[in-house]
Amino acid sequence: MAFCAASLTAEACAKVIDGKAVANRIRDEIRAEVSRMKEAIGVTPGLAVILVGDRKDSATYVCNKKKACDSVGIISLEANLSEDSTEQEVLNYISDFNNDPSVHGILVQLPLPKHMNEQNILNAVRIEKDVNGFHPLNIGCLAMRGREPMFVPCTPKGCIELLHRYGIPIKGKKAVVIGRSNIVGIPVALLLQREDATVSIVHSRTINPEKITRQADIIISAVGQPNMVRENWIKPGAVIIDVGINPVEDSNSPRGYRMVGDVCYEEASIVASAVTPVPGGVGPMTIAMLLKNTLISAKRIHNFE
Ligand SMILES: NC(=O)C1=CN([C@@H]2O[C@H](COP(=O)(O)OP(=O)(O)OC[C@H]3O[C@@H](n4cnc5c(N)ncnc54)[C@H](OP(=O)(O)O)[C@@H]3O)[C@@H](O)[C@H]2O)C=CC1
Ligand SMILES: Nc1nc(=O)c2c([nH]1)NC[C@@H]1CN(c3ccc(C(=O)N[C@@H](CCC(=O)O)C(=O)O)cc3)C=[N+]21
Ligand SMILES: [Mg+2]
Repeated sequence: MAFCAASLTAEACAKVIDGKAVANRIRDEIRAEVSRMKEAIGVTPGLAVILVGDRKDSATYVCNKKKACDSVGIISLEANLSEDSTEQEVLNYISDFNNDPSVHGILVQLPLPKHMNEQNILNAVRIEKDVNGFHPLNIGCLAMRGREPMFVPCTPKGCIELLHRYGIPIKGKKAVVIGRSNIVGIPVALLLQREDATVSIVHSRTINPEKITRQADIIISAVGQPNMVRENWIKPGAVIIDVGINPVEDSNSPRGYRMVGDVCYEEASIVASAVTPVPGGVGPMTIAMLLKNTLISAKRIHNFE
């Protein structure tokens, strides 16, 4: 793990992009819309979450999503399957939720156990209920000009929403995305391109990635390496969105660990003009966008504007 210069004492100048505060405002907006819909047509949006296995982090995320649903009046259903359940059992749940009119969104928590084929399972979610936006048809539409995806994937949508709500211009800017996963790197790069940024993607095979990131007006990092992005990766005044959520040992924390991003926050907050913290940055936005997509789905299915 890269060591983050703790001795830096210069005054931080970057603006903190407060994802938690923005997410709370978005949740207020959603809560109001959910109740307006309930009163007007008697329909409550519903989200089904499928959790397979007993990974602690996944269980925590699912629990947070459930609480978030409660907080805005969205009904949440949960299917908990054991680690050794079969792919067919997961597919059966998906099929039930696909056909359940009270369910407007279906989310399969990733990662799935190794013996399951992730593609088969994600393909089985009805595209009209794919609030995560992981269906290949959906990513295909996102990549095509003149097409609109059914749902924009939550984390990428949260990143762009943060830039919008902070009035950070994207059009004509040079954006560099670090990471090329199906769930974050690729879709966020596609979204930036749709916003008329000039986009580069760097990944584990990129030679001298810091030379490329140093040209960026906007960096979005989704790698999974604590403190990888250092001061010399960042152009002075750049805007940094740190998607990474990485546990690092911390004997001072009651859990024995704490979460840090991909970006060395102390260094970024000196060089950059704005930066998202971890926690409190993109994470809460991901959940807010999941609620938003569930609301959008319910409105679309019931033809409610
Ligand atoms: N805040 C939120 O809501 C969310 C946070 N996350 C977090 O974001 C991070 C990324 O998640 P995810 O996209 O699923 O991760 P993946 O592991 O699926 O993808 C990681 C990407 O980073 C690239 N990469 C790995 N090491 C390096 C390196 N040293 N230099 C440059 N690129 C590198 C990989 O390259 P290659 O393709 O060559 O292997 C890959 O494209 C994780 O920390 C995860 O916990 C994820 C989802 C939501
Ligand atoms: N099908 C699927 N959809 C996902 O959206 C999905 C997934 N699988 N698998 C795992 C990743 C990870 N992810 C996060 C969501 C919220 C926070 C979050 O709320 N974080 C808080 C708290 C962090 C903490 O302290 O633990 C924060 O950053 O402030 C983090 C991570 C969604 N993912
Ligand atoms: Mg992954």
